[in-house]
Amino acid sequence: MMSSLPSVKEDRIICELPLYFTRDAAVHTKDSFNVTVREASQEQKTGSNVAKVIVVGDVAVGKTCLINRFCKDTFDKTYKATIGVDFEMERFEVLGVPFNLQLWDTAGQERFRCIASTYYRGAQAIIVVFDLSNYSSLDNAREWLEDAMKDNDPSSVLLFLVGTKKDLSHPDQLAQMEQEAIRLSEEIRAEYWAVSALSGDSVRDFFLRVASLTFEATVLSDLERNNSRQARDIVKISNNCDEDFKTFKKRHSNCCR
Ligand SMILES: Nc1nc2c(ncn2[C@@H]2O[C@H](COP(=O)(O)OP(=O)(O)OP(=O)(O)O)[C@@H](O)[C@H]2O)c(=O)[nH]1
Repeated sequence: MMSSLPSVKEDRIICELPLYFTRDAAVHTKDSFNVTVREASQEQKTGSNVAKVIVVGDVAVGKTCLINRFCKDTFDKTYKATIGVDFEMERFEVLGVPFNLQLWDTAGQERFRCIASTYYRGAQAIIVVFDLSNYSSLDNAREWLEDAMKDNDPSSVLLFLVGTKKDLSHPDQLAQMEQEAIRLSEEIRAEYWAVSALSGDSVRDFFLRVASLTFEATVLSDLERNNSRQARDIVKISNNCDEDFKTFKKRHSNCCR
């Protein structure tokens, strides 16, 4: 598989997650596949392939901590309310193509909601965050989504429902919350993830999944529309990845969920 990858300037590898793999696959492919998403090299950081991702949810559910865990690998126990919006840019190289994720961290506090909502427009992905140890934050998730969707095209925006603070929940409570969350995610057609910014559990896999899917929905479909050779190469490589994954999954059928 490696030989068919486009030549890419070596850089610090941050992910071994092949494109288009499911969430379960991402969990199980870490040691088995070659790199498809890398941190972009310095000269590629000016690339114009950008996806806007907005992060919404109740006050103090952990939106800022989630983003900071991924972008800075830090965690702050002290709560500092986001005022309006914050912004982080994360740069990738996906199968040789530079790609940037703009992560918009919006305020959960009611008094800032109006300011934050002015930044919702033009999102390629919406991440609705709730706290796995707080039922009302899941109850409110639908309202956050409806709000965030108002200025966006429902047919093209990618949706993610993310439960944070997995480390805090008692196993029984967690199981019950997850059942509810999965039901909601199916209803709103969002992909569901459970993470912990404190321990880092699943945070990186989640954002790399967001990067893969938004890359596919934005850059790759543009390349395909222009019938570019690069798009054909990328599709070919992902198909190979898919085959390799099927073989891998067969071999590891006992450990895959
Ligand atoms: N135990 C635990 N605490 C967390 C986790 N994520 C966030 N927290 C804590 O939850 C509190 C709120 O986190 P923030 O990330 O600031 O919440 P927010 O959603 O950005 O809040 P607003 O800016 O007000 O909307 C902080 O005290 C964090 O330390 C987690 O995964 N586990």
